[in-house]
Amino acid sequence: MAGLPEPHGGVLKDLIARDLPRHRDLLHESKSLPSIVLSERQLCDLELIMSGGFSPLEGFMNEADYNGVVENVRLADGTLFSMPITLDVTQEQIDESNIVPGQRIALRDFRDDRHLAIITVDDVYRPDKAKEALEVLGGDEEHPAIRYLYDTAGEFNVGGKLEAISRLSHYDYVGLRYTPAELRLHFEKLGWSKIVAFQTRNPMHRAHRELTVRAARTRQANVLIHPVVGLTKPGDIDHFTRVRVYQALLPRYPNGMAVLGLLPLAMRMGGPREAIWHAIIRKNYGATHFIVGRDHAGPGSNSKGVDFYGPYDAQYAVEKYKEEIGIEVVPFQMMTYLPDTDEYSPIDEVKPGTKTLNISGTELRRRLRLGTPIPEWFSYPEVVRVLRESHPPRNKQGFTVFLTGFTNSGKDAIGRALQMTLNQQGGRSTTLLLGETVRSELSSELGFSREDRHTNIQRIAFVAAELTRAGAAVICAPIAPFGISRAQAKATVSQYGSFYLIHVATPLAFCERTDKRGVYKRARAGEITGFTGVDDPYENPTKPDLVVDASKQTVRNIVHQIVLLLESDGLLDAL
Ligand SMILES: Nc1ncnc2c1ncn2[C@@H]1O[C@H](COP(=O)(O)OS(=O)(=O)O)[C@@H](OP(=O)(O)O)[C@H]1O
Repeated sequence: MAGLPEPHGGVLKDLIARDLPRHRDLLHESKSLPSIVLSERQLCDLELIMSGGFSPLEGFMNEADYNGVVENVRLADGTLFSMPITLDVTQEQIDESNIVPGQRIALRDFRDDRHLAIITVDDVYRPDKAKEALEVLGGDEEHPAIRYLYDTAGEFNVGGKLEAISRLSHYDYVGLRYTPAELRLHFEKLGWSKIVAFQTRNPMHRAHRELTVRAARTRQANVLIHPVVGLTKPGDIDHFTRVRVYQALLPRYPNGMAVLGLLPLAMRMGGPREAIWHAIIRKNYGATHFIVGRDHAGPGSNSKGVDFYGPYDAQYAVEKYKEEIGIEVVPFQMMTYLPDTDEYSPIDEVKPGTKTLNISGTELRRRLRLGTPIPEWFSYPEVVRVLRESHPPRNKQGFTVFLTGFTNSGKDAIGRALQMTLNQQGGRSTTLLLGETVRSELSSELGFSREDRHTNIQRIAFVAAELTRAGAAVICAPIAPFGISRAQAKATVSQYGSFYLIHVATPLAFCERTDKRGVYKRARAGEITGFTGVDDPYENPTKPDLVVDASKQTVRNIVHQIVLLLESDGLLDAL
């Protein structure tokens, strides 16, 4: 393939293509082998080993390669490689699957149980995690990949070469998931010989478009937008939204200048080591140039506000190994907007005194949350539209109002009236989960022991969370007598939207006196046992968002108080 760089180590290790002729035999054999079920991160690594993205690797690293990479940034044969690619296992897995040298083991996908590859075990070794943490990731115990190493990864690594049985199954953006061989072919077809690859785990805006075009212009090259869709930093915008953003941005490049391909990489956020790794991967995909920005693949700062890496550590690292990386690294400073000339410029090229504008990630999230304008100098309207769809403003977000209190405290009447009020306002569908309804529809087999009540509340929380996520207004009105159950419900729902705990603190005597259904009377008579307030406890909430009392306030008045609470958080702003 004239023009495109040689893969790292000289040969593209496309194991899928190599082993395709033996597919049936390998699949057949795998069925009689012990197996290891791979985690999400291991699957990402497997996919890139099998496709050749990690060439020259043909498997998970054995001890010699692992030690070489950790200590010297090199495989045992001397080839530059910066990230340990290891298959970690526990002692139980070793015992269960008889993981010993020479043994062949099937590697399975946890999502669908398919056999994807067979590993022939080279060795099983105990990695020096402290050394790996220090040498590869910088040693800060708060680093997410170091936490993974200590908290999630098994105590042992299994080294060995792979034979590929099947590609991983994907159901999203399948057409954009090029393997290195496919992308190389695509470049060849397009007649491209110089390609600047751009790595990203964030949405792209005008600054990124300017940066990539600038890099391409200075090198007379085309652009590969190569975002990571495997595992990125927790809290990142989900890849579904991001890919829609990239797709929206693509037509903003001069005709035919850029291609979008997705990379199923599990990032380690390893800064300098990761930058070298990223460049090697992009070389395998056929890129000739690779952009390394400020704080490339860095996880930001730790809880004390100390940065895990210096802003240009990654650029220094790729510079140090540039001969061996064999792909030209294009270092980039932050881009900033110059309003007077309506253009973007690397910050180090801005003349002193020139006016500049920036919108930080935090500020962008704030504007999305509030639905306030995002200027066109910052992003394109079509990109903003995609982001707004995934980050609706407060008045389109779902929420849960959780009423807790004694039977006949008025919580059901308040819930019903609140539902009417919200329905009148419109804009969201509203769900009312009364204690009684849930007991008959979801929890009919449960009784009223502490455990059963807890389970009941967690079921309510699960439903409320799912509905909140979908943008609904959810009103729950169980007794929910225990603090721990309410706290867990709050945690479950809060992942997706606001949760309001309203204590309907109507005194028990009032609830009992006005009880027309006669349940308290039956409880007092011993016909119902373990009845809340009679012979079962109710723990008053310690930090409710609102306390109301139906013996002193009307339902209308209480609903109004709740509406004001929701309004103060912007949830009821006119649509
Ligand atoms: N032993 C006992 N203790 C408490 N409540 C009892 C009991 N047996 C039946 N009931 C009736 O069941 C209704 C629903 O209770 P909850 O599911 O809200 O209770 S809990 O939150 O799970 O503790 C609840 O009605 P509402 O409060 O009107 O919803 C009770 O009247």
